[in-house]
Amino acid sequence: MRKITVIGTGYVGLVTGTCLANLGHEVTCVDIDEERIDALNDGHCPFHEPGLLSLIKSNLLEKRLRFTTILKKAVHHAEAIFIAVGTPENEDGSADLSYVKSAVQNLSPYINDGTLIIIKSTVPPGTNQKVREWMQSDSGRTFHVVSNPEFLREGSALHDFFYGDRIVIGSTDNNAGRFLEDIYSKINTPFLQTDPLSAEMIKYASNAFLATKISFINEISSVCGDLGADIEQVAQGMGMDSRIGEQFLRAGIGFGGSCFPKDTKALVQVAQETGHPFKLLSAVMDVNERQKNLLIDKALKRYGSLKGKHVAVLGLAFKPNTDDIRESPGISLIKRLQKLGSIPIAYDPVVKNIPYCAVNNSIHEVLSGADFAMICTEWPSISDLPLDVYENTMKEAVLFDGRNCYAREDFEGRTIEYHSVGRQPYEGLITNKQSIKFKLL
Ligand SMILES: NC(=O)c1ccc[n+]([C@@H]2O[C@H](COP(=O)([O-])OP(=O)(O)OC[C@H]3O[C@@H](n4cnc5c(N)ncnc54)[C@H](O)[C@@H]3O)[C@@H](O)[C@H]2O)c1
Ligand SMILES: O=c1ccn([C@@H]2O[C@H](COP(=O)(O)OP(=O)(O)O[C@H]3O[C@H](CO)[C@@H](O)[C@H](O)[C@H]3O)[C@@H](O)[C@H]2O)c(=O)[nH]1
Repeated sequence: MRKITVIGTGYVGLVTGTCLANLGHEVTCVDIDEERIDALNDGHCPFHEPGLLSLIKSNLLEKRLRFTTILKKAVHHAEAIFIAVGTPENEDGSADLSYVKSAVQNLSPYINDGTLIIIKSTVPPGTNQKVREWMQSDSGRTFHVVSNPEFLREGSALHDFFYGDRIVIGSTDNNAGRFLEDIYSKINTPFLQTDPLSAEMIKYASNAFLATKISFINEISSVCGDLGADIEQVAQGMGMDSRIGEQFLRAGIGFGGSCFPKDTKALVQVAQETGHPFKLLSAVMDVNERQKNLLIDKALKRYGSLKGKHVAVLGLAFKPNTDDIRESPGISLIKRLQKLGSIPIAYDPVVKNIPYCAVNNSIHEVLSGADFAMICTEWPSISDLPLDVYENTMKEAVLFDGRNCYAREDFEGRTIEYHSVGRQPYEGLITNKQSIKFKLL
């Protein structure tokens, strides 16, 4: 059992702190946001993450987990301090390290001799060295700085913590690395011990590669759509090759969230600074921007103008199982619809309030007044919605599906008009003609 402090109670800090407490450590989580700490102490989780709230509550009860805003108290006995504050993007796309800098400078007067400082936040290569300099200037005590990037995904964060693919430990000091291994020793995940620069780079390279895989399949989907091939079949066939793998081959309206958009931009900046323009990654970002406009471009082609159209926007979170709307493709779609003079109304099973447009709890009500619907997030309550609901609720059932929730065969005999990603549109049965037949647009 170790005495651990976690600085920052965002996704990464709260999940890390709670899971470490669950492994038996004594954990104190610190945040500068008083409201957040009060809410956590009252047993509320600040965001939607399956399983997290009950784990917080059980560890609070066992007194293995504490929340505070008082840094001195939290750091005083700590053997290891995890830094999990945000690293948002600067205007030029580079990572803003001001939260990391301020966090480590604030804690350095209070640390014990020999404390392990662990950088969990996603930071550019070279930050480990900077952290040592920022702390050195203020503190006469000895300490070790280890880079330990986080790979959890929102929506499956607990599973990813306990059953991750690897734990990367970047350290110049073998004992410090071993101390961190000991903290994680109850987790059966392989360790990769490396130097800090490589550890920092592994995080950016991993996110950039996954983002590249998504933009690649989205590019293939555009060609498929024009040719008449089916992207779902193509992705399945590609994924069966174990060298390619089936994950991250879901074509759609692009990647969002607080990581891929920010981290790809930051890596482009890092590469630029080393004198190596990362053309491939710049293209990945361009493709993603284009992809976010895909559904509206299809609707414009279909209707000519979207002015005055009532649009049901289904899904606001950047992906299912989270209430995070940071860089959500659904939000950028709403903003563009409004610029075009449309009237969007949204449904999401967990996001209930956004400043951009009305949100309704009932998917049926959202559909009933709409000229057409657009799927942005594949929550089960959206992706499993029977097609009858569209046919029976809407004046004219027209669906633009940005996450390919339905299979082609689902449409046999239906009157719904269906546009998806990388597949031919389906116009539905032509019911007003004497001979009933299918027609592909
Ligand atoms: N969100 C994810 O799924 C995820 C996954 C892996 C890595 N990361 C990386 O982890 C880092 C944190 O991400 P997040 O989504 O948890 O961030 P977040 O923005 O949700 O939360 C950061 C928290 O840190 C607090 N904070 C800021 N400065 C502080 C200080 N000086 N002392 C104490 N608390 C302070 C803020 O109040 C906030 O609550 C980022 O670098 C991110 O790129 C995020
Ligand atoms: O085949 C796919 C897979 C994902 N996405 C989109 O990509 C985005 C990101 O999805 P995901 O990776 O599941 O979510 P995040 O929680 O952002 O997790 C990523 O970003 C984290 C922060 O760095 C990392 O820790 C994780 O390993 C990395 O997967 C979402 O908008 C998804 O809709 C697709 O469009 N197609």
